[in-house]
Amino acid sequence: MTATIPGLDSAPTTHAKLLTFVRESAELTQPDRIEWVDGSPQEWTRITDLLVANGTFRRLNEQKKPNSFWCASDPADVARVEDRTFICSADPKDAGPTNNWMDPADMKAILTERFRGSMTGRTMYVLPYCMGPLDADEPMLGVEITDSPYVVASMHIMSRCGTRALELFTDERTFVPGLHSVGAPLQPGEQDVPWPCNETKYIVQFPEERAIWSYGSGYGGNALLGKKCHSLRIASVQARDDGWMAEHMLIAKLISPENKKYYIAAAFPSSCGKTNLAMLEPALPGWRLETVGDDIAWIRIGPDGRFYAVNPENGFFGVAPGTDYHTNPNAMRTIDKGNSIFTNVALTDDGDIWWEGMGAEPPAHLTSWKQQDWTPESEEKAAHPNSRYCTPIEQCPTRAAEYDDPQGVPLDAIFFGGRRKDTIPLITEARDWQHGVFMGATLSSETTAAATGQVGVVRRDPMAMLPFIGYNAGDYLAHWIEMGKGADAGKLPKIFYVNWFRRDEDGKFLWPGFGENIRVLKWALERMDGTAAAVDTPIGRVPAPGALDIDGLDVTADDLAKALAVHPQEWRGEIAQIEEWFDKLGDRLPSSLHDELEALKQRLA
Ligand SMILES: Nc1nc2c(ncn2[C@@H]2O[C@H](COP(=O)(O)OP(=O)(O)OP(=O)(O)O)[C@@H](O)[C@H]2O)c(=O)[nH]1
Ligand SMILES: O=C([O-])CC(=O)C(=O)O
Ligand SMILES: [Mn+2]
Repeated sequence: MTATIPGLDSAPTTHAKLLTFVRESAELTQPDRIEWVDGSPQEWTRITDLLVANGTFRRLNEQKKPNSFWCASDPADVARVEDRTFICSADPKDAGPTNNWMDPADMKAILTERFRGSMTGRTMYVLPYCMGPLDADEPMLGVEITDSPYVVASMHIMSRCGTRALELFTDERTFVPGLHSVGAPLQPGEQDVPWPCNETKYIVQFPEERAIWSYGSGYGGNALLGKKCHSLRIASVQARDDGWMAEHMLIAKLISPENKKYYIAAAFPSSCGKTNLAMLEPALPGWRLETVGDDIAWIRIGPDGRFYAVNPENGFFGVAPGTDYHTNPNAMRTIDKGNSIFTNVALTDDGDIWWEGMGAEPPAHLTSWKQQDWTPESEEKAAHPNSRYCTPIEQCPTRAAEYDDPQGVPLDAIFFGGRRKDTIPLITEARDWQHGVFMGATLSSETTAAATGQVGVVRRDPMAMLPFIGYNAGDYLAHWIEMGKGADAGKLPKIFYVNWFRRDEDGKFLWPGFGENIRVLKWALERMDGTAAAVDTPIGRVPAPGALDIDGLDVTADDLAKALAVHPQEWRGEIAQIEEWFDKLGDRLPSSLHDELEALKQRLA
C-alpha cells in the first residue's frame, strides 16, 4: 500500500536510517505524496506560491518588503506550549522536577495513534538540515518530516537545509529524527484552512533516542524542530554526555574604540532582550558590535582551554513588537531587505507590516493579526505580543564573519539577565565561576507572551533554560559546575547578571535600554581589563559611583542609583523564593550551590 505513495521510492539518498525513518513515517501518517526538500531558491518560490494560493500567506508589497510574506496563525496557536512539552526519558528522575514526563512507551503509544493517518490529504516534506556550519568536523544533522509548507519555508531561513545538508549524510553519520504534523488530515474533497492545527498538542523529546515528535501546532518554537527541540532540548542531553553546552544565548562581538575585540554570550529568557542585544547599535561613540547569533549558543572547550561558542542557526525568529529604527535598527535593516516571513503582525493597507512599538503614530487603518479591521481607536492590539519576523542572518548588516566559523568564537564573558521590575540591579559581577553559576541557577524573570499562560509572573528560569533543559535541572546545574573545572580557571568567561527592566514607583523603566546598554557592557569589559571600579555588595559587585559611563545620557543620578541599588529587604524576599526553588530542584542540585546560598544569607544577615 505504501509503495503507492508518490515520492517514497525516489529518495535522493541511500542513507539507511534516513530511508527507514521516511518509510515508517509515511506508513504511519499516510500522506498523499512525499517531497524531499532541496533548499533551493526555486523551491522557496514554489512553496511560498503554494502558501499564497492556500491563503496562508499574503505577499507583501515588493517595493517595501521584497519576496516577503504576511501570515496570520490560528488565534489558538501563537506561542510555545510549555504545559504540552514533554521530556520522555526512561527514568522520570532524568527528566527531573522541572519537565513534564511520561513513560516513553506510553507516549509513543499515544503519539502513534495521533499520527496515524494525520497527513492524509497532505504532502509530507522530508527536510534534511544541518545546525551550525556545514564544514564542521562533526556536522550536527537532523531531519524534520513535516506536513506544513509554512515550516518548510521557515526552515529555509532558519537552518542550512536541503541538498547541502543531505550531502553530509554519510553512512557513518547519524542525525536527529523529528516528526512533525499539524494534526489536521484532509478527507477527499475537504477544504483546507489557512492555518491547520489541532486543539491537542504534544511537543515531545525522547532524550535517549535523541528523537522529537511534535503534533498539533504550526507555531515556530513548537514546529521548527531544528530550533528549540533539537538545538536546545536534545542538544543539551548530547552536550551533557559529551562535555559541552547547549545554551539559550545570543553571541556577539564587541569592538572598543581602541580596537580591542571581545566576544560575549548572554542568556535571557524568551522575549527578554537577546535579539536586541545581539544586534545592538552602540550609543557610545567608537564602539562597534557584530552579531554572531541571537538565540542559541553551542559552547565547547577549545584546545587552548577557552570556551568557544557557535550559533547553530541561520536566521532570526525575532519578537516583532517593540522593534523599530530607534530600538533595534539592525533588525529593521535586516527585514527591509525582504526574503522574510512575518507571523501575527498587522498588515498595512499598502501591503507592508506594522506592530506596536513601530514608529510614533500607528497608521489610520490596518488589518490586525486576527484579520480584522483595526484603527488607533481599537481596543485590541494590532499585532500579537508574540508576533515574529523570520529573516536570514545573511542580511543582517552587523553579521560577524565568524558566524559561519565551525570553531566558534572564544567567549570573554557570559551575561545572565531577566525581566524584573524590582530587586535585581542593572548589573552585578560574579566573584568567580561558582558564584556566577549560582546567579544563573537562581535567575528569575517575569513570564512573557513567548509561551502560553499567564504573563508577568516571576519564576525561576535557570540560565534562561527552564523550558529547554532536556534532562534533570539539578544535573544541568552540576554540568555547569563541572564545565568550570574542565577549563583553565584563568580562561573561564567572567559572569555578570543584568536587568534592563527595573522600574520606578510609577512603572517607568529606570534605564533607557537598547543601544544604551553598551554602557553597561563597557563597564563589564573594563572590569575584566581591571580598569573599572566596583563596590562589593552581598549579592556581588556593582559599579562604583561614577564608574558607569553615562556621559551624554539623559538619566538622573537618582534613577541610576535606583537601577543599581541592592536592597537587603528585597533580597530577603528573594532568598525565600530561592530556597523554595532549591527545594524543588531536590537532591541532584550540586552542594556547591547550596554553599553559595548559605554564603549569600550570611552576607545579607
Ligand atoms: N525596556 C527595554 N526593553 C527591551 C530591551 N531589549 C529588548 N527589549 C524589548 O523586549 C522584547 C523582547 O526582546 P527580544 O530582543 O526580542 O527578546 P529575545 O530574548 O530575543 O526573545 P525570544 O526571541 O523570545 O527568545 C521586545 O519587545 C524588545 O523591544 C531593553 O534594553 N529595554
Ligand atoms: O521558540 C520560539 O517559539 C521563539 C523563541 O525564540 C522563544 O520562545 O524563546
Ligand atoms: Mn529573539
